[in-house]
Amino acid sequence: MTAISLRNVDISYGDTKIVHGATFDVAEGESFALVGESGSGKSTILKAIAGLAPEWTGDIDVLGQSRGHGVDYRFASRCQMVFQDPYGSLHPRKTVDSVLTEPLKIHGIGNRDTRVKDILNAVGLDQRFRFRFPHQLSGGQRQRVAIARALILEPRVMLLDEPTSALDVSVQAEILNLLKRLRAEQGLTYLMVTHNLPVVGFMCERMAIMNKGRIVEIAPSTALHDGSFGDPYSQSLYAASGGNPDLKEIV
Ligand SMILES: Nc1ncnc2c1ncn2[C@@H]1O[C@H](COP(=O)(O)OP(=O)(O)OP(=O)(O)O)[C@@H](O)[C@H]1O
Repeated sequence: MTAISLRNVDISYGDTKIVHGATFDVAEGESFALVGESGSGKSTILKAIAGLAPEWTGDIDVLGQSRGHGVDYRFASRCQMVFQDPYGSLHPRKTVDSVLTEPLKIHGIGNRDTRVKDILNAVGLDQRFRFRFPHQLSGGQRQRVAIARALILEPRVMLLDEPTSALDVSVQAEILNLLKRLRAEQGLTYLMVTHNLPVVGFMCERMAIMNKGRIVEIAPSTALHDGSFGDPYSQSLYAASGGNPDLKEIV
């Protein structure tokens, strides 16, 4: 089954069209990257899928259901987003426990105590962090909380917006390994924005390369080994990354 399908999606902020005709499919269980320079519209695509960029046209389907405009609670339990900045994305005056319990309350899900304990275990956070506030956690711990918050509703699809780029290099590797393990354990589908080609090689099967709001090529991540990209822009992005990125660098 197709987890995410975009057909001719245009996305605008006011009068400015940011994304032009985005079309791609992500299979269920696949990990797919959106890559390209800063400002090329990668995050904007994730936001439109998540309902955070209201001005779009075209078709967005998630798990076989057409995505409407705006917030959709039923949709939230199937598809969740993790943001780049774990400092900004967690409310400063809410404990980890309340951050994790809130989505369960909103969706009327019981057995909350067990679910919170289990999700902390799943993301590798000790139970003693449960009643702490974000400022009492490291950047990596905060990102684990953000991942736990996304996973607590047991979604099938995760939208990951540069989930490690705000973190120290050693912590980046920990979080990438965590995301990789969770995907394997739970059969999740990932759509991931990154500007880091080694991360694509480590995490993803395929990538769409974006330039100025347009997808110029969809390539398997094996192209990172030999540079076999078809589009000149993709080739220049690959060359600028130093070619054949050393995937061991991040693990
Ligand atoms: N809320 C907004 N209002 C107006 N313009 C926006 C808004 N958010 C993003 N943009 C513009 O949309 C364009 C694409 O931004 P987007 O964040 O999607 O790029 P990106 O490829 O994800 O880059 P980055 O890697 O820097 O996040 C940029 O020119 C940006 O200035």
